[in-house]
Amino acid sequence: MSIVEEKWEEILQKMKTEYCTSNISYTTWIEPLTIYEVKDDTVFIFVSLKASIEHIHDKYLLPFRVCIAEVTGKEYQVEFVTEDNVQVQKEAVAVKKQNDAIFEQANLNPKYTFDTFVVGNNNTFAHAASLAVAESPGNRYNPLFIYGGVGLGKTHLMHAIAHFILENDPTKKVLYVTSETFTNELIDALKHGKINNENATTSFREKYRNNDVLLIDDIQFIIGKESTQEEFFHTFNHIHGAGGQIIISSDKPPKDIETLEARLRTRFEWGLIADISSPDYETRMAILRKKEELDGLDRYHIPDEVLQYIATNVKSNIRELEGSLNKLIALAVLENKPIDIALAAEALKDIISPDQNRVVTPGLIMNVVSEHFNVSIADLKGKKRNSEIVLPRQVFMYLCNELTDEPLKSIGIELGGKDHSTVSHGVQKIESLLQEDEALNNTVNIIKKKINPI
Ligand SMILES: Nc1ncnc2c1ncn2[C@@H]1O[C@H](COP(=O)(O)OP(=O)(O)OP(=O)(O)O)[C@@H](O)[C@H]1O
Repeated sequence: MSIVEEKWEEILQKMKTEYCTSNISYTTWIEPLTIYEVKDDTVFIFVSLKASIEHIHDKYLLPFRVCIAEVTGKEYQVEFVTEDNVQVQKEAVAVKKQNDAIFEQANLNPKYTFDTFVVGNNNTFAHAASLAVAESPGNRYNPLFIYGGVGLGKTHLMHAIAHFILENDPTKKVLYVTSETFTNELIDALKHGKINNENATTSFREKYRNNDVLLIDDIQFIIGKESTQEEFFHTFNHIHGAGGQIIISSDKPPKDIETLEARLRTRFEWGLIADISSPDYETRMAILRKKEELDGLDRYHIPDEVLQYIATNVKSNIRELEGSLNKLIALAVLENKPIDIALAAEALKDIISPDQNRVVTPGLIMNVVSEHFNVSIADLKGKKRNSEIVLPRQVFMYLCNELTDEPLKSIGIELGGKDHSTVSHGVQKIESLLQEDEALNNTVNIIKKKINPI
């Protein structure tokens, strides 16, 4: 029996207390529901009264997903079925699974699609250009070069293009990578190529050149590295020459990237260049509302004035806008506080300084390291000793030591109470790895630029 079946009664009770406005709505809609099947990460809920399925779907789908996740500690998809549509639903889920596998292979974040992207004054042109490329890849706008400041939606748009193309034609070979991955894989391939007679470089080339659509994020990080520019130049020519689509993002337009080789600059300027700027107040509000809807935050009934407070104060980075909302909810839930302006001010204090400048604090470094390595802050602060967590944790120690005035003891406290000698060992470990490991050097430099882009 799956954990959802085991805890079904508890899930129903949670639905009752948190989402049903009256006892009658619980007994009419929710209580009669049973589990038809739990398969992989999908819960099929059986609706015996066929006529009610649409109403139940519209009103209770998201609440069920939230309650199931909260009770079981795991996220599930939810599908409502009646005796008529069980088979159709199961086939639809199987197709979705297949698509998800294709998206995963292309390195795509399932949340970044055109549907979840808010079009506003700051991105109208970039959005239109992206949609045009998604509809006709390898055609008129090739390459598409999207540029703009930190956290403004470049990656989101790139993933949206890739999703759109794969949804229309799952046989297309689509690959999204960051320029960091491209560079580090090239470094590894060159290193192993010397040992293994070039096999590694051949497979590197196959991986990157053999694509209908290649998306390279944050191209600014390969600038200045001759061998990477050279390899990317050939990759570009190969794909473009074969009629494939290339999409590139950067923090600046090609003409302002000083160390970019002229031949690459010319190629980047062949296609279409689109910028994303900072969103205005209305767009920031629309993004907050969209996030509220997508993440099922409506149930916290966040007052309008609180959303307005966040949208007024977090101006130039959408990642920070979203981070503020997450922090607000976390404070409200964990500390059991009412959601009001005072709590919003508390949530924002780590994210913005009064003059809106970025101050390099251990908190900022922790956020960037956690996002970069895709390791949670709880794991960074925790006790797990596996290498996927130890390396980011030691990188955090190293960066705090280098970029802030914090003594080793306070860095240890930031990390959930590690002692001075553990931090000192971590800092030294990274210092010595940096002497010999070029890929780690590349990664650490990129994280530094993310912490402080100037
Ligand atoms: N217009 C938008 N609508 C909805 N969400 C958005 C929008 N723009 C950005 N976001 C969200 O903001 C966050 C940061 O966006 P993203 O990672 O795409 O930024 P970026 O420009 O690639 O940043 P970086 O320069 O750090 O690589 C993501 O969670 C993304 O979904």
